[in-house]
Amino acid sequence: MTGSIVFSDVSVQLGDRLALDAVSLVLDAPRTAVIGANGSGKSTFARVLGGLVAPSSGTVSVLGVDPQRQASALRRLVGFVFSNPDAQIIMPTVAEDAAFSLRSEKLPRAVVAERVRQALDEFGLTDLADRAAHDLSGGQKQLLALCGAVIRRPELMIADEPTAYLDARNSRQIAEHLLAPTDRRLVLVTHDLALAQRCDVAVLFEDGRMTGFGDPADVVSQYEASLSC
Ligand SMILES: Nc1ncnc2c1ncn2[C@@H]1O[C@H](COP(=O)(O)OP(=O)(O)OP(=O)(O)O)[C@@H](O)[C@H]1O
Repeated sequence: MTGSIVFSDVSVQLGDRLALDAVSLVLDAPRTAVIGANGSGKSTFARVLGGLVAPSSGTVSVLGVDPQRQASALRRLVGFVFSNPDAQIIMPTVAEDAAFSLRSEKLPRAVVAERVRQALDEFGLTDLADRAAHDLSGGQKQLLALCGAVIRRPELMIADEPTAYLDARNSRQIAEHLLAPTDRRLVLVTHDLALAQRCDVAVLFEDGRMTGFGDPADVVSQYEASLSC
């Protein structure tokens, strides 16, 4: 795990809204939580990080890669999980969907089969390998989406409210997979403040501005204090 995530004076204008307003930060910690009220800019931050939204001004470096100018290098670095796994499930069966994530790596068929076997096992999906992916429960679909992201062995996982629609048990399961110690970085956008406090560092957004950064317990306290004003 080398390199930093660096935002230098990054602003993003979306329509008539300044979704990010002059954000500067350096992230070195393995696991970063991104918190803040609805509409504060969290997803925009995650999307800029993942190269899905271009900054209107300022510069971004993701582990040495410019997301806008080095799109293919970024794709190799980054895995995504969103709140709605349906958007990430493409192939008919669970095993085919997991294998689809490896299509661009042009690996020998036996290597793909072994990686899929290992990943399905890790996510407890082995018994569902031949099931229709769209017939899975919400929690199982989110596990498959995460499995599809992890199987590519990204250096950075960007998770945008991955537990938003899950019950307590499935939320816990997804959280354990995301937070497990690995060489992978995690940037986790979440409204779950208990989950945020399990990260190494937290970032707080308010109205597109970064207003808090540091120890997650402190940043969560700052956020809670702002809510009671
Ligand atoms: N495509 C768009 N066009 C115009 N405004 C947008 C667009 N996408 C987001 N916004 C606005 O930018 C601001 C930041 O949105 P963003 O989705 O980053 O917030 P968020 O903190 O992730 O919110 P939530 O917690 O509700 O998901 C909001 O005011 C939102 O309405």
